[in-house]
Amino acid sequence: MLALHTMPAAFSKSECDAIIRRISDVPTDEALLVGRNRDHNLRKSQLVWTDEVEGTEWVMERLIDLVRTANRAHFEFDLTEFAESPQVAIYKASDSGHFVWHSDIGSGAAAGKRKLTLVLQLSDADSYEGGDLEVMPGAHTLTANRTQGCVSIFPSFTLHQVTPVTSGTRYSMTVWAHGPAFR
Ligand SMILES: O=C(O)CCC(=O)C(=O)O
Ligand SMILES: [Fe+2]
Repeated sequence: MLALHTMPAAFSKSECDAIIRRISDVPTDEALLVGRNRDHNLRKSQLVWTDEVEGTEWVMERLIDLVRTANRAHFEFDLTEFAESPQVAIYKASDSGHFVWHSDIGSGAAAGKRKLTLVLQLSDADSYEGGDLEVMPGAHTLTANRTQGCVSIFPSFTLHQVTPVTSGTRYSMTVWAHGPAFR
């Protein structure tokens, strides 16, 4: 099974900048973990749920297309729905934004059915330091491509982390595809 699928230039620079501008106008929630626990030792970021943001519908349509294409070509999971809003995460150096090693499969109704995780790199790679998305499908760690507009897709059970941002701010967008239990 494929560990990490990369789709470079899935979004253009101007599309990514437009998404960042759009969600920058919206008040953020403190990032809540799967299960909605607050624990700053695990994750420090702000979150915007984009289904509450007008003018971002085209982003969801594109993300759905990308997940479907990648799934057909590389994963072949049973996927039935996109049961959760995409979220934009904002990791700031001023509060050491990060997310420690975790899997995205949680205990909630939707989080328990996550099968594929898609992460869109919204920020320009040179606009911040640290903040690498790392994925650990086996004994080795893979670092996701941080080129602006690049999409990384991996099975939601795979361990992954975001290392602390040490300067600037990193924006990313995550969406999950859901389906019946693995068997
Ligand atoms: O921001 C990222 O690159 C990953 C976010 C993530 O792992 C999550 O939202 O579960
Ligand atoms: Fe995650």
